[in-house]
Amino acid sequence: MTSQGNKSITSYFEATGETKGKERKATSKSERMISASTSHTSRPKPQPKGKLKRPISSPPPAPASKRPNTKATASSSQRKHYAYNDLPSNWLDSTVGTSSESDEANAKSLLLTYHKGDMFEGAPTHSLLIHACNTQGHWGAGIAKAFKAQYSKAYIAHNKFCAKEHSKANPVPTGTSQLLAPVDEDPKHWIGCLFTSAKYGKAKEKPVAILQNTVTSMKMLLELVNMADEEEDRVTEIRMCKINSGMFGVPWEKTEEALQSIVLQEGWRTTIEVWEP
Ligand SMILES: Nc1ncnc2c1ncn2[C@@H]1O[C@H](COP(=O)(O)OP(=O)(O)OC[C@H]2O[C@H](OP(=O)(O)O)[C@H](O)[C@@H]2O)[C@@H](O)[C@H]1O
Repeated sequence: MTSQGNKSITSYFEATGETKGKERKATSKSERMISASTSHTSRPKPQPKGKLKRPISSPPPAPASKRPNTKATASSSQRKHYAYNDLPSNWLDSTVGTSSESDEANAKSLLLTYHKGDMFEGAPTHSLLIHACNTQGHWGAGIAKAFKAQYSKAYIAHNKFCAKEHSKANPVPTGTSQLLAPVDEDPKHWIGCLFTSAKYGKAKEKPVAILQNTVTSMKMLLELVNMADEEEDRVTEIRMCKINSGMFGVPWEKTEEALQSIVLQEGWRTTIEVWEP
């Protein structure tokens, strides 16, 4: 698969109309293809001068009162998970940095490396596995269903966050993310939930909204991973499926462009492995 990251990055916001996402059967372990892992990388071509997005300075550290309790605890019910409410409410605004020629020249974007195979198979301990979520706490189909089957305690924590600590009147905001710490016995993996659409199925959001939410939720997830770096079982490598490209019906190339428009901040991880069956 070749990257189309060379186009001007604004193109991904031109909605291409609703594309019909095929209903996908959940991948069960036996169904999953396991094939040799091949990888190539995609990085957007350097943009002409003056066209780069305004670089963003590293966000101010969360105020002391907001710093999460980073002590890893054994039991899942006490284990600290991370989400938008661990960050100052104006977090995104505070990430607008000063623009200067040198900064722009140094602006770094995510390196996406591609691999064939099942993203769960062989994922090292404390890897972060990322998927796109609705904000209802519903992992009912697609890769979400596989996550629910494999990480039942993480699903309980996710559902509690979305459906009990939030409500229809006070939903989890789209464009945010949740970082679930490893709470299931084996394998010990972190789970990254990108809230790219409030609803799912026919009520899912339009591609342009899903893509905007993808940018801000990934930025937030990278910051939450940075915050969790003090944990004893800190994130090792980061894996992701081709988010939004199935049930959410957004062509992967659009999501790829959106992800590569993110200007990385100091302390953020820079590489994400994209796994495709
Ligand atoms: N083992 C595996 N390893 C690697 N890649 C794998 C894989 N298994 C499948 N894929 C691929 O991973 C991509 C995403 O495909 P998906 O349709 O699942 O997710 P999406 O991001 O489009 O949509 C999210 C909504 O769908 C869900 O379902 P519900 O809403 O619960 O009904 C959620 O809850 C959300 O709401 C597709 O390319 C699949 O080929």
